[in-house]
Amino acid sequence: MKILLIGHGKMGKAIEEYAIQRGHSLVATVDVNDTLMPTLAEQADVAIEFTHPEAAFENIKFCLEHNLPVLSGTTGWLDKLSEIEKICQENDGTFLYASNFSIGVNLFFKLNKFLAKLMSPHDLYKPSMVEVHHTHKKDAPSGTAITLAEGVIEEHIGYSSWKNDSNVKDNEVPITSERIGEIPGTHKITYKSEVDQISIEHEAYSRDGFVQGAVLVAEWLPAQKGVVKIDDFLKL
Ligand SMILES: NC(=O)c1ccc[n+]([C@@H]2O[C@H](COP(=O)([O-])OP(=O)(O)OC[C@H]3O[C@@H](n4cnc5c(N)ncnc54)[C@H](O)[C@@H]3O)[C@@H](O)[C@H]2O)c1
Ligand SMILES: O=C(O)C1=N[C@H](C(=O)O)CCC1
Repeated sequence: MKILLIGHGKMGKAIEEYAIQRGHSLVATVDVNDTLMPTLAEQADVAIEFTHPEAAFENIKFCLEHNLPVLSGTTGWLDKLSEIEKICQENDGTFLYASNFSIGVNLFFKLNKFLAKLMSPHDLYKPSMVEVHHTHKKDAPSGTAITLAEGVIEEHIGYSSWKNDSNVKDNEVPITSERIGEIPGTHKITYKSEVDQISIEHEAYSRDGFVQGAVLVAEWLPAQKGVVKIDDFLKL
């Protein structure tokens, strides 16, 4: 498979290495000082985009307007997601966004929803979330934390929004973001009462899970149509 790799930072470089290991080739790597040229899109089967919150929208739009299936793992640009989904439909394209490409985290998303549903009738237990990442991370809260909070809001009658603060209103899920050293990504959700607490936690040991997931999804994506989800790929 021929990949157009957009973003050649920590994720881009690791994806390049893993994609080559799996027998794929790169049409080009495009970073901040490069230009996305239509000829690059013409030569590729799929684009993988891991860049910056300010850059994702234009990069994805370019791919969709040039008939190239694209997956993006860039976080921090969700306010423009619905616009991209519209552009995807208008161009009869293929697009997938996932806040986290690790299989473990996507299973954890399901566990989170199950727990939220279970806790919904028990308002003595108040949920809160802590996410910990490396100090280079540009966005807070993490995209994964937002997906987890959305999962709680979907399943728990007591919650309708989230806030990146520990000081919240009754109907808000509090998210605390910590930035420490080189931590790849840890997410913990706790339901606390006066007498006890229940926690679930996912800890990534490295970026390998994100990288492997992104390449496997990229292999599957060209045969799909429209706005697709990682759940479709994982059959979750
Ligand atoms: N979904 C996931 O599984 C997952 C996993 C890890 C990281 N991420 C997200 O992916 C993004 C990138 O993470 P990273 O750790 O590789 O960051 P990074 O800062 O190491 O790399 C980002 C790269 O994008 C480049 N870039 C910036 N603007 C660009 C543009 N307009 N066009 C092309 N390239 C551009 C930067 O120069 C840099 O090389 C972040 O948003 C992060 O939160 C998602
Ligand atoms: O390293 C990052 O940056 C990560 N970003 C994603 C997020 O915001 O959830 C996934 C975990 C790693």
